[in-house]
Amino acid sequence: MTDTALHQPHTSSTAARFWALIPCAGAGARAGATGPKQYQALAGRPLVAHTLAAFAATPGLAGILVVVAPGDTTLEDQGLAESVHVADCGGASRAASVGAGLGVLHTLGAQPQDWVLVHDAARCLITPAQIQRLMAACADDAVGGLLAQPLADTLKVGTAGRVSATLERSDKWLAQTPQMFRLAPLQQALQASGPGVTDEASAIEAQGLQPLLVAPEGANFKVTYPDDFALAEAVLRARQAALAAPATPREAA
Ligand SMILES: Nc1ccn([C@@H]2O[C@H](COP(=O)(O)OP(=O)(O)OP(=O)(O)O)[C@@H](O)[C@H]2O)c(=O)n1
Ligand SMILES: C[C@](O)(CO)[C@H](O)COP(=O)(O)O
Repeated sequence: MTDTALHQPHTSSTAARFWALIPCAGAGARAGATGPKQYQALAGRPLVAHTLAAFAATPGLAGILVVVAPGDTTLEDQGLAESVHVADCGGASRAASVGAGLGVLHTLGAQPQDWVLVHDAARCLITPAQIQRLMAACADDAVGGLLAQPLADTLKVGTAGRVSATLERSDKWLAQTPQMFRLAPLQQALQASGPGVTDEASAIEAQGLQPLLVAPEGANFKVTYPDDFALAEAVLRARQAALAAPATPREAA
């Protein structure tokens, strides 16, 4: 796709398909676990199994591609690769892993105008409803968008450990995933931004475009630090308990 095409709004979504791309090649250094955090046990299954289950249960996806580190066979070994494509082309940064995965999507039949939902393996609380919410909000959008959470706390600037300013927070959002953009513009934007960019939206923004912000309605935090495992497990167990609870007479009616 040319530069001109990158800046052209896409007005039709009729032929476009939706693909999920899940970067799963990180080391999880901040999580402090023995081994990559995405394979740690959480509510009875490897963390990434929850992520994959949410995408597998989402209608309307043409395919799910998981990008793992070179030589990593954990998904196959644990029987988690049956409903997904796995490519061991992960790179040294998240952006490099996503960039490599976009290349693989072409070999799976993805077309330049198809939508790609990039989602962190480590965001294991994602639900089919949240994914569908983003798809519905962005399918007819010219740019695409991302799940993001409006800030809940007062926002400070720290300088040498002391507050140097308090920022207006009403226009601040915490970026989450999935982040959903069309394949060719996303590939072009990531190539232009280089491996240091921390999310897809940043690369698209650097092209002068404004991704849509879509609130997730429900927890969708990334397991990053040691305490996050217990928090994520508590959310997953609470959801499981809610599903197992007998319906009230009103719900059953
Ligand atoms: N080279 C990398 C780095 C990250 N990721 C993936 O990108 C997602 C978000 O990254 P992050 O939470 O930062 O994971 P890690 O890089 O694993 O964590 P850390 O920075 O603490 O090492 C994760 O699902 C991770 O597996 C990836 O595919 N390739
Ligand atoms: C993409 C992301 O999840 C948006 O919040 C996040 O940036 C990924 O984590 P990282 O620590 O930047 O790799």
